[in-house]
Amino acid sequence: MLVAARERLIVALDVPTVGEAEELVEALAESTVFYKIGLELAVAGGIEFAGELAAAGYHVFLDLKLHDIGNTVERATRRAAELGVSFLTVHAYPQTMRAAVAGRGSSDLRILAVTVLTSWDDGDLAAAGIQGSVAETVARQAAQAKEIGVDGIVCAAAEAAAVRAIVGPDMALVTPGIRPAGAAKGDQKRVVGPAAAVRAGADYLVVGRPIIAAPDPKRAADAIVGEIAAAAAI
Ligand SMILES: O=C(O)c1cc(=O)[nH]c(=O)n1[C@@H]1O[C@H](COP(=O)(O)O)[C@@H](O)[C@H]1O
Repeated sequence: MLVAARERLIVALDVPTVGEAEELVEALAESTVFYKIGLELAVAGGIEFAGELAAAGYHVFLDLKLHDIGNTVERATRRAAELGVSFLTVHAYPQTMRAAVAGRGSSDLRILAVTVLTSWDDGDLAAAGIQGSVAETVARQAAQAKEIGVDGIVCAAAEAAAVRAIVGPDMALVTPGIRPAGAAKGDQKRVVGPAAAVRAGADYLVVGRPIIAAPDPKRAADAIVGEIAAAAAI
């Protein structure tokens, strides 16, 4: 993959206000160019902010994890495409993925299918009434996403190699649950270090708390970019 290491790190702006997100983007300006806006910031003005970041030349991942009736998903996806963001997430259910692909149309927006959340393990799947292990479920969803024409997969880096074998070289593999050595797991269950994620075939690494809650976010981001670069060079 020819994308520079600093473009492969996606910083999750999981903060309560646009003001705090702006401070982080400013602090990280020399280190990172790709930012994720998720549910917390989205409900606090983050969707408009996503459009502003994209207009300012940053890469933006709008993480809304859409899942609804097809008509609603298709129409919401069309509006997201107008924001100029790069990635939009939907849950990896066939009807939902088909609707998002229809809504994306021929725009530059890329649809990412969220498979089994990285905060889940086999027990959480069983509790939700879903049969099969995490590995089996992610594999099934990845095959369906490819068949439907989705642009990328969100999974734990632990599944990245298996997913790559299923979807081939063209779909983007985006992996949250990244934890540098010594970082707290928090609520994540399927965690992998940055270098191991790259070696497993992840294209993009999503990192929130290990950067945004660090005493020096720029230093934390630089260390991860360094790990990505070193692992990608091997
Ligand atoms: O879609 C996502 O980005 C996502 C999928 C998933 O399975 N797990 C997951 O953690 N995420 C997101 O990735 C980010 C991870 O944040 P940290 O755990 O703080 O690094 C959060 O913003 C999550 O919403």
